[in-house]
Amino acid sequence: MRLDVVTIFADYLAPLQLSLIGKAQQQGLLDVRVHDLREHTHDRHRTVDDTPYGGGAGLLMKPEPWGEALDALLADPPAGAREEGPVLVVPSPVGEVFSQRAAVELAAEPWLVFACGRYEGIDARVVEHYRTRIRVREVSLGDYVLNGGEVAVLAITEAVVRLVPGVIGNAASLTEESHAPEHDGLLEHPAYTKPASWRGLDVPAVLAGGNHGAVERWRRDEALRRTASRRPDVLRRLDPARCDRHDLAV
Ligand SMILES: N#Cc1c(-c2ccc3cc[nH]c3c2)n[nH]c1N
Repeated sequence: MRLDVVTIFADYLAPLQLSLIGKAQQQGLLDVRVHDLREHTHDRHRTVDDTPYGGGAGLLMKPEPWGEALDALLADPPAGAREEGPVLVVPSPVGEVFSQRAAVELAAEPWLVFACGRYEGIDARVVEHYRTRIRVREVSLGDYVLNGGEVAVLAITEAVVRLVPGVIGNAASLTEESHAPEHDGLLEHPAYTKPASWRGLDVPAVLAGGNHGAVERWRRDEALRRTASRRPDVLRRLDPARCDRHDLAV
């Protein structure tokens, strides 16, 4: 998988060289390239922003540098890129709320390009223009406001890259996590390790009883109970036929 990130704060993306994502690059599973948007300006001050038409507080990112930067990437596709080009992922407060389903979809792509906005965002014509050429997904981390797209790119990249075959050593663990499609997107059940008793709190006996069927039923029950309690919106999406706990009010 090739990831291109366009930003004015390249240092923000330094964590992509660490840990799991850094190792995936060393293994050749991932090729991450960070590009400075200011390389695509041509004035003395390397200007990337200007005042918004119609007035309003703050500044917007100008379309020209973005057009030049993204055109340069599209002109030099990586080996294995799809005919239709990359998915352009634009972190934005007005985007679809990022989800595990979106992570799974993006993990199936050979090439992702991230456009990190700053200031009050990017001139709307950039997304409008590139929607005519490639697939564009405006994505939000959630209903709160950040100062730019870089933090979102770090989160989205981690969620996506960990799903790429070979990146996580024990792929089986991916199917046992909260929001995993294999578990209907439910929240994960409580988990315990040794000691069996800690500060007067005991591990549920069923987990140490050796009855794997009973353990699986307990875990499913706990996942349903926890999801009903904390994320009824997730439970409502569950096919009723798969909601084994009919006592859960949703
Ligand atoms: N993703 C996401 C975001 C943002 C965000 C993204 C990009 C820019 C560019 C300027 N300000 C931004 C805020 N705020 N809240 C989220 N969940």
